[in-house]
Amino acid sequence: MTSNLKERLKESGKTFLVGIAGDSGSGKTTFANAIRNLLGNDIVSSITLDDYHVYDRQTRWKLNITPLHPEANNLKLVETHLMLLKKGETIRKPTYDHSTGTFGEWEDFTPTPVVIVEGLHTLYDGLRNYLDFRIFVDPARYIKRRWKIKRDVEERGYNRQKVVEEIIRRESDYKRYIDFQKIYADVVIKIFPTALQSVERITYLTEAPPELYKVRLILKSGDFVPTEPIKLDIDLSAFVRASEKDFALGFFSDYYYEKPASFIDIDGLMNVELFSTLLDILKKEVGADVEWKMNTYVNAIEVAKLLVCWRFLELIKFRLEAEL
Ligand SMILES: Nc1ncnc2c1ncn2[C@@H]1O[C@H](COP(=O)(O)OP(=O)(O)OP(=O)(O)O)[C@@H](O)[C@H]1O
Ligand SMILES: O=C(CO)[C@H](O)[C@H](O)COP(=O)(O)O
Repeated sequence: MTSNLKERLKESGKTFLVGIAGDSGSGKTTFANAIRNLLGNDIVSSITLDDYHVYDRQTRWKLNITPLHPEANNLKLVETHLMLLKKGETIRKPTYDHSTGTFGEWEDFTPTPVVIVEGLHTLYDGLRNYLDFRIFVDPARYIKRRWKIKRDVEERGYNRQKVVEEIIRRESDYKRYIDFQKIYADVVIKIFPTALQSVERITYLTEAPPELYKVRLILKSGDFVPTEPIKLDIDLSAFVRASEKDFALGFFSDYYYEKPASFIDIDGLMNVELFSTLLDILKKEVGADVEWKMNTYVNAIEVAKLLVCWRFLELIKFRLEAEL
């Protein structure tokens, strides 16, 4: 059997479904892209549950219903489609156009060995059992608001005031219908402002201050123990140089909604050499070159993306070896 994971995935004929849930503008696509970049477009494709909205934008406003309400989405059709995708079958799915707020033509979608399912309700009742790996992205409220306003105004061309009204209008539905899904995630990614006291020291010498975050990665022990863990053969001198910028890593174990979990806290900026050492290990596993854009220093979200990919590769290896 080849040790190249990409080849093994192709040969296996299996379809792995990765679910990424979280609020609108919470960074789901950002994390999906990390997995896609790592394994490549021939292995990874994605669908968004936005395509399964029942009402167009105008109708939602008229009915005073938000897209976060389960009834504003055709979750039954999503369930059928997940079942078919898991079997490797082509589906015919609706499409939703964010530039107009209306529906487009239905389209065929043929699964690749890994399919990422992004959406507000991906880990909802009836859907999550079809998924092999479940991720919930959970930025602090004000970070999420900032990201959504920026994205909706700059990339989608929406009116700023309308975006703010919509954010406020949605908050109760977020608590009711979206937030609880993290109970069922294998990985929860919490994103906060940096907690490093010396944030000024980090930023004052740089021309453009980097975006600093603290990420708490919660990894549930789950239903697999890596049979062949991806080993960390770390370059110690890179660790020493990592302290050139303020960077903190913390680990502890606890329960997360009844399940034992490992908590990893990442804060500040990791030295690119250390990050590259980690990335090289993953590249070796994947058996292909990976394009991962990096600046001189890598923030906690980038590190979290890499660790999420790491965990996912371990799961795939486990499943392929156990022939599950
Ligand atoms: N790591 C990050 N650093 C800085 N900004 C980010 C980061 N991740 C996301 N953002 C900002 O948030 C916006 C939304 O991110 P993204 O598209 O990944 O969210 P999403 O959850 O997929 O949103 P939606 O479901 O509404 O499409 C991005 O356009 C970007 O401006
Ligand atoms: O919560 C969202 C997920 O991205 C969107 O707001 C929802 O899909 C509706 O889209 P739009 O606001 O473009 O009408």
